[in-house]
Amino acid sequence: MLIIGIAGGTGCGKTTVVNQIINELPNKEVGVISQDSYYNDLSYLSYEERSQINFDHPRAIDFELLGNHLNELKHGNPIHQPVYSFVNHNRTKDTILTHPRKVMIVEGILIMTNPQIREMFDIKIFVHADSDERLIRRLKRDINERGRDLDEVLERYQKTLKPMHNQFIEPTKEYADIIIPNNKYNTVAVDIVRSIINQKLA
Ligand SMILES: Nc1ncnc2c1ncn2[C@@H]1O[C@H](COP(=O)(O)OP(=O)(O)O)[C@@H](O)[C@H]1O
Ligand SMILES: O=c1ccn([C@@H]2O[C@H](COP(=O)(O)O)[C@@H](O)[C@H]2O)c(=O)[nH]1
Repeated sequence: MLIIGIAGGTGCGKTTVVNQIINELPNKEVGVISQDSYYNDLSYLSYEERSQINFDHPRAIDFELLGNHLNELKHGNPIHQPVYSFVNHNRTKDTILTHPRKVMIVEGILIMTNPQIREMFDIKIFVHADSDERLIRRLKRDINERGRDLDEVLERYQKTLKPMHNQFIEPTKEYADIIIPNNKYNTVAVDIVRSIINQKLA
């Protein structure tokens, strides 16, 4: 199994790049794991308490479960990937049965901050977009898709997103084998990653 880690700040375009990569690849051969599925289970907190959580700090992620799941997949076993609700700031009761594939892509803002998880990646990719571009995309996405309003996104950006990005996420760029510039759609970089995957599948 080839495991590809794709990191980068919120709004840099990780999900979009992953979708572009897997588009046109046989879906029985390539699987995706999202770090967002592994936010800690916060069911013991009220909605108000959950909304105060710093979701951009590595301790917000259940890396133990993510590591166990990646190991299971490596050993050929299926896993039950949790499903996360951004609207409720919590895991749902649902899971997705995820089967091992020849290539597994793991994407998320913090996946390269954890040494054990980082070591599991055969290829490490960092998607870069400038912070103003990321903020604009985040604003649009969170208002349209994640039930947030302008003030909420901007307050979170100033209080946690920006400092956490600088402290934890941006430094992981140094671990990357490939950095994808993504201020604009980057079809060349996507084609290169897809051809690496195709070599593995051949
Ligand atoms: N290169 C790009 N140019 C313009 N908009 C983009 C680009 N990549 C992604 N987007 C848009 O930005 C938003 C955030 O992208 P997404 O892939 O969800 O980022 P991430 O997963 O890194 O948080 C989405 O609405 C997406 O359509
Ligand atoms: O309950 C939550 C959990 C996370 N977030 C924010 O999501 C982003 C990470 O997702 P991307 O798709 O990579 O942008 C992170 O910056 C958290 O602040 C949230 O808003 N609510």
